[in-house]
Amino acid sequence: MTVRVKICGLRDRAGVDAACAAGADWVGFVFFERSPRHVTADVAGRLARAIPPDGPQRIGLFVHPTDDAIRQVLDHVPLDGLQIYDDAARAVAIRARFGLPVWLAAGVAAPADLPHACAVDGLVIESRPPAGSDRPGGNARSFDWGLTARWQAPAPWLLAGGLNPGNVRRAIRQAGARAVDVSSGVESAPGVKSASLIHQFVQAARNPA
Ligand SMILES: O=C(O)c1ccccc1N[C@@H]1O[C@H](COP(=O)(O)O)[C@@H](O)[C@H]1O
Repeated sequence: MTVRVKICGLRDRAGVDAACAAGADWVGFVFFERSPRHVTADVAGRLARAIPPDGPQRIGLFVHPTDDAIRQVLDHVPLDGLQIYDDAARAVAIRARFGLPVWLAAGVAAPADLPHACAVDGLVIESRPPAGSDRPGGNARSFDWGLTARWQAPAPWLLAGGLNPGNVRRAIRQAGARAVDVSSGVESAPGVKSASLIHQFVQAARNPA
């Protein structure tokens, strides 16, 4: 089984090139101003257009977005999918409105938090933000990976939250994940991606020991 990999929070050409060279399946652009990984539509548009057709798919990450906010980004950025932090009904409405695949993010801490129905295209299963955090993800925080091992997932899903090159193999094994998503764990400082860590992460995820 080949594990699929998303590298999220790219902000410059070096990060995009590193994700492409490492063979990532998806790259993510964060359109949430409070994030250290926030990019403007202008910058993301240039980066997204630099990705070759056989390169990773381009995912836009939005937190409680208005339709106008998504439209303004899509006017500048060629995206292949949307990662949404909002409730399920809003994610379904966004999917209908924009005609793009939508992944809904779900923060989990206990078995009851795992979704058992899904009306969008995928789920990003990640940790709950720590108390006081001003963002719902990208907090370098993991959850008990055993939670998903017994879960009957209602849709394709990615494991996220606190992953890094040193723990991703164990996380995949314990969680039973077939796709992983990372941001903080491949950075040398918040918002600064490391080409070396991106390479190590993809290698580790693709070669479970
Ligand atoms: O990366 C961010 O800053 C961010 C902001 C708001 C919502 C989600 C965000 N990132 C996503 O969170 C998970 C886990 O990230 P990490 O690896 O723990 O840093 C991942 O899906 C990121 O795309």
